[in-house]
Amino acid sequence: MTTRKRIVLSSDHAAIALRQTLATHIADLGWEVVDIGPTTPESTHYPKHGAAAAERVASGDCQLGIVLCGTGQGIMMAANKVKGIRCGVCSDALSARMIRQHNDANMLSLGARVIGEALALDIVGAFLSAEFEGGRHGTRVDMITALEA
Ligand SMILES: O=C(CO)[C@H](O)[C@H](O)COP(=O)(O)O
Repeated sequence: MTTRKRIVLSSDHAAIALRQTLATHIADLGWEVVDIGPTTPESTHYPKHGAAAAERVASGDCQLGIVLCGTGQGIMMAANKVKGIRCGVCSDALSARMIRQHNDANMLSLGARVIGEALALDIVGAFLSAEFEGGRHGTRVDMITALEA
């Protein structure tokens, strides 16, 4: 039996439509998507959504996470406050690939007011298909982890 990899998605009010589009796309790629909302357009506060998604990754419930807000910046900052999370904002596919290959990022953040849907899909594809390379990059990621102690 193969177990599908799980990924958590969350956002604030600025990125609901893009998040839902990504959720469908990622499910089509074979991932089990855990979309923890929100689903209604009322103004909300990105720190709680970033933290909630990050907790799913830090606990091991999900292997990866994607969070979105207007710029991707605030929700990334919140996610990175959770121990064990390495989350980067990306507006290009190269960065999305490299944060997996070199930084072992376990979360990606996107800005729905910064990038369009087609670019977001490219970025997510690059993030999900890349693998951590280890070696010298593992030494450096271990140094990041040591900063949490
Ligand atoms: O990008 C963001 C945080 O980094 C938020 O989405 C943005 O600040 C929300 O702004 P508003 O309440 O004016 O919709």
